Amino acid sequence: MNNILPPERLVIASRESRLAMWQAKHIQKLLQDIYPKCEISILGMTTRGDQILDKSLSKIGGKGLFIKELEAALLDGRADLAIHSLKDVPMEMPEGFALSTILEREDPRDAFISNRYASLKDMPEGAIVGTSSLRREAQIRRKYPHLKIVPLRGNLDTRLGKLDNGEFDAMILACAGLIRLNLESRIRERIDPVDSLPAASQGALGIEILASNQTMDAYLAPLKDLLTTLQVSAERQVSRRLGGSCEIPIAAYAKWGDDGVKLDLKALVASIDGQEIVESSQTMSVATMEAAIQLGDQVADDLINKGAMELIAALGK
Ligand SMILES: NCc1[nH]cc(CCC(=O)O)c1CC(=O)O
Repeated sequence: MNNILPPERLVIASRESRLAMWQAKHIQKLLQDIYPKCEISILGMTTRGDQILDKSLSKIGGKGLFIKELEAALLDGRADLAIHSLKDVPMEMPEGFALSTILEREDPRDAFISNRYASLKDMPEGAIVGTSSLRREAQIRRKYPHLKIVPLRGNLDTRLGKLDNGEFDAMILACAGLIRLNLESRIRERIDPVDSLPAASQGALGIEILASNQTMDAYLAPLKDLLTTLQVSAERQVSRRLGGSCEIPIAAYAKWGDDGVKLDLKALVASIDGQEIVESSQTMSVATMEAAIQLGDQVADDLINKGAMELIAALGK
């Protein structure tokens, strides 16, 4: 690092769920390896999104809910960096904050979890699938209209508890969270993105800092993963252009070709019953952030040309 002394003390702000804490400790370890003399601590915080468990996320105001308290800690200096599941971070950062660092991505796919069935296609008429994601709901209903979708909230342990006590026959969760918490053995099937296209930036972690804190950005530089950053930037651009939030069933997933040069971006917007769907897919050589954004824009333009905005308007959200 040019001309900057290594940090002496760093405070990481994190939500207090088991997954959030795992993520914070993961980043604490990575930073500790780079700055062995630094004193690194974690400030655990409860957010409004963690407190309100009886309503679906899309009804209580979406993504910002999980990050505002952490941003307050950055602002008043109680913390230097905040760790987020990138999927929960709004496309537009609030004034004064920056998404400094995107780390290497875990498995981006959705996971099928069940004690009774091996996959969605084995489930009989009326079987109950838990998910609180409109994106997952729309894609399941499109292919498996005979299944019953029931909303599901709470942290991972709460959710799995509801499966084990028989309230649900199956549920769809992100592979990434399960793998990180050593619950990989619960995954019955990693759902092919063709059947359930993932959410923009699912499986990636992001580090937020004050936009003015360039020293912190430099400290975090060794954690930045370029291939993931380009991938999720293309995905998030689609969401940004379509005004994406968890109130609309929208998916965007970019996959590198074997050459690591061409990026294939697929995205869709659907009605909640899965009956109407607008899809787009494009491949482009991507080596810079500008190219990643351009790919996202091209896919967004195509979706818009095919009627995505009308579909979103018809959701009445
Ligand atoms: N919507 C909640 C959420 N936010 C991040 C994850 C974990 C996966 C990730 O890091 O993308 C989850 C759980 C899930 O979708 O099952």
